[in-house]
Amino acid sequence: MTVNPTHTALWPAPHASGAVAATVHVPGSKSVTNRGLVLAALAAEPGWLRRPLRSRDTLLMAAALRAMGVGIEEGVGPDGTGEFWRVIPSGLHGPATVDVGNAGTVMRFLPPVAALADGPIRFDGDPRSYERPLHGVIDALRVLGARVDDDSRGALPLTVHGGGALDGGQVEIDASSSSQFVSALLLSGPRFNQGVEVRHVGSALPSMPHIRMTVDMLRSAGAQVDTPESGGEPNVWRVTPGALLGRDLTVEPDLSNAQPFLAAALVTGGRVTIPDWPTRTTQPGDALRQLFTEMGGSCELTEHGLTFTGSGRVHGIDADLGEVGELTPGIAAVAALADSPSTLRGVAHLRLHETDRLAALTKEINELGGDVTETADGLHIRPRPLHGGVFHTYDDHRMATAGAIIGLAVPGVQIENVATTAKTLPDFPDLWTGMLGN
Ligand SMILES: O=C(O)C1=C[C@@H](OP(=O)(O)O)[C@@H](O)[C@H](O)C1
Ligand SMILES: C=C(OP(=O)(O)O)C(=O)O
Repeated sequence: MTVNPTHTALWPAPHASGAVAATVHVPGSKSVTNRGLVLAALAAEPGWLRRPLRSRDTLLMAAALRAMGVGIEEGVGPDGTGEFWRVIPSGLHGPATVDVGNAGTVMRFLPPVAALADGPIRFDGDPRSYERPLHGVIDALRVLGARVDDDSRGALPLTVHGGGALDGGQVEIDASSSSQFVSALLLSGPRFNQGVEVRHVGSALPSMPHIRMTVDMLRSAGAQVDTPESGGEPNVWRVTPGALLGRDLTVEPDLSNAQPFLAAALVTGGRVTIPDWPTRTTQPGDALRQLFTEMGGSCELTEHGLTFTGSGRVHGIDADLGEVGELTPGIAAVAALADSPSTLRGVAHLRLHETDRLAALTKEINELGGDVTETADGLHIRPRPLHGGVFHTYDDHRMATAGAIIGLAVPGVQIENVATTAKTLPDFPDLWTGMLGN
């Protein structure tokens, strides 16, 4: 958790003078866009992604696939259908270089794709990407028949020496530090000669909705996937080898990025509508309907989208967020403004996210006068009157949006490097001020 001295620009977080009342169009899901790109690149025919997210993480994914020879054409559809990407798969070629930035989806989903290329693919990224766990993917690829040079660190930077094909087969991994290890192996699994069987061994697997998203999207692309939920063994996923279909996929709004806007309704006692909220989804952000209702609001899902209404009161919560870890910074921000304490559990793995999120939230909320302590697997938050000050973001998009939530209720909060929201939500400052009617 280091403060990057090149990112010291301060953004005065707008303070809400009253209840917000707004409709906010939230851009597409990072997780769906990057899975959609990978599956389209591995398909046997061209496909479409409509309303893809265009952010740092997804542009890095697109650039990486292009570097390996995949065609990705960008365009704008007829009235109201928004932007689209047309993905034209081809043979995957090396040598090529991939910049993963600090995108977990890029650094984990692409090494298995690179193993199918016909030459070396070099992976590098932001300094933080060197610290994020990758051993589950690297070790598994070796077991499945790939050659990977990683200077024995089990992390980035590394080179995957693609051999044009991969045997595949059975592999055991400990994915307790990131569900993305499992998703990564499953996504490329249909293209391995023997498919893949992934068995998770180790303590609790986080972010299960994201694994369900992977399975759901694989099945929609024609893959056969056996899962614990479809009658298989616990912690075992099996993908049968076979061709993937090119899909015409419309990307759902990013429900985790809807969080700060819903939080704005909650903490100001206002009302926010998010159009196009899906009635059925694997996105973890859908859990906000329940979590934020418990914290003091109410919501209604209609044909206009999700409308969330704050009651004017904000309550603390005792919640295991292991399945929905990426919601933790936003929930912690709301919890710091509540009328009772909160305990957030099941999220030890957040110490290895974009930054050590448990340490960062503790430090930044406490520097505004809060009383947060880290526990072994989460946070204990005792609300206290907060004051203004600088909220550091540690190159973490969700720290920036968490600080903005606090700024709505606390005058004088300044967010350092709000531009880091470009990782998944480049328009955040404009959407935020637009919501407030400025
Ligand atoms: O597969 C995905 O799209 C994601 C899985 C989760 O990762 P972890 O399981 O590493 O927490 C989540 O936190 C991340 O934002 C996106
Ligand atoms: C953990 C996150 O991202 P990544 O995909 O880089 O793991 C996140 O978006 O909260």
